[in-house]
Amino acid sequence: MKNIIREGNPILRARSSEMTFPLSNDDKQLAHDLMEFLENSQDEEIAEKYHLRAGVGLAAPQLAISKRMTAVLIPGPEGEEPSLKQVLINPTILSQSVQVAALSEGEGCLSVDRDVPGYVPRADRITLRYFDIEGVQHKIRLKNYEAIVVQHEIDHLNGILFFDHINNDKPFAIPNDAIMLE
Ligand SMILES: O=CN(O)CCNC(=O)c1cccc(Cl)c1Cl
Ligand code: NI
Repeated sequence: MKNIIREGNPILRARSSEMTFPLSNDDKQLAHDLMEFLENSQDEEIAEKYHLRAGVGLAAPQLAISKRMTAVLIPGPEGEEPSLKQVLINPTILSQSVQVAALSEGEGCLSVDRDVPGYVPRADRITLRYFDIEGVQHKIRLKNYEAIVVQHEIDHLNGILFFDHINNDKPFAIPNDAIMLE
């Protein structure tokens, strides 16, 4: 299984580099590796066999590759298609809601080997621009859990980790009109 770097490695705190098209074969392999890791981590048997923590997103810097590429794989309802399965290259948040949302369970990160309790306030809705591995530009709107996961991943491309957003004095303080997602 791919080696995921942990906090303390400066790559996780760097701004990663824009990618150029056409992608090299290595970069296409990287896109595949990111998505494959997520699929494996969500497969009970494989995750068990390789002791993988499940992930719904993975960013290239977590594999020590400082490039602006991330994969997201958000399962849909049992036995249905994923609600979001995409490799995002040079993703940019074009606009975002004032409305704040946070996961009631907080967030976790494969590059952070510890629980960091607290709410991670993020935009509830985003308009995202990204390029796919063929270099085709897409603009999509995401909300709630999908928007939260994509923001967690884009943070990785900018050297930000989820706990940077947690209020250290009052980790469970959150705007009273924030949407709390189960
Ligand atoms: O950057 C990706 N990871 O670190 C993979 C492991 N974490 C998750 O899957 C995860 C867990 C909870 C909330 C969010 Cl938003 C995410 Cl993303
Ligand atoms: Ni992470």
